[in-house]
Amino acid sequence: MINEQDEDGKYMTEVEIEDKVFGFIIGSYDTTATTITLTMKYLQQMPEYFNEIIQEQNEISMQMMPRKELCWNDIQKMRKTWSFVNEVLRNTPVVQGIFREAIEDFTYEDFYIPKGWKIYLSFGATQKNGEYFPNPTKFDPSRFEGNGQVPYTSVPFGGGHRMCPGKEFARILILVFLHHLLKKFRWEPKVPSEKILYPFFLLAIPTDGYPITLSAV
Ligand code: HEM
Repeated sequence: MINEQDEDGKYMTEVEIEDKVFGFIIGSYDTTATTITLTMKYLQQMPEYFNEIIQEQNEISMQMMPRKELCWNDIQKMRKTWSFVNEVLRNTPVVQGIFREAIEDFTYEDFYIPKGWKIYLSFGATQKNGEYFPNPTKFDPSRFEGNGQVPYTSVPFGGGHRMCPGKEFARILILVFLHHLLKKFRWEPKVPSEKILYPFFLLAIPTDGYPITLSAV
């Protein structure tokens, strides 16, 4: 970035570089870490799904033996675990929404949007649409099993040309982390009624940082 020049030969300022580094950290690390945190919080509150997912991970471990390291095919088998994460992200999208700019004038449901206006797409609202998610406030990971969902109805990674390019990488990070966590540890929250808020507008954050007591299995 220090050496990068634009078409006029101008270098980025320190503030522009800081802005990009900050963006990378929030966009890749914080989103993935927060998704793991939220998944742990939901799992801990739902023993029925917890047991199903432990079973899926145990079966994968058995099939891996004597191999110890996870490989691509093992990750593809983590269907229940990934459906659970998807339902967490539908209920509590880590990124609350995104902006788009209208590149031409258009009318949508009697609202006239002039070219150049910024439009906010709220993931929280989109993902609770009862037309696509019957009983939308019910936590139900089976919504993501089989053929999954209609495109653009559950959009925690955005959509279209600017959709998150790190989605598949994030999926691997989350599933590998959950596999090792569930095989080796159990946890209890220190603040059982902790809330999840969007204090900085963009990212979901448990108010106390989800402190836990961790114990080895
Ligand atoms: C669970 C984890 C993640 C979530 C929920 C997430 C979510 C998102 C969302 C909602 C967007 C905006 C998409 C849009 O405008 O349509 C985005 C963009 C982006 N994400 Fe992620 N992300 C995650 C992980 C990652 C990781 C691990 C990386 C990189 C290693 C990454 C890199 C990016 C980049 C570079 C963009 C900007 C793409 C562009 O503007 O063209 N993300 N992400």
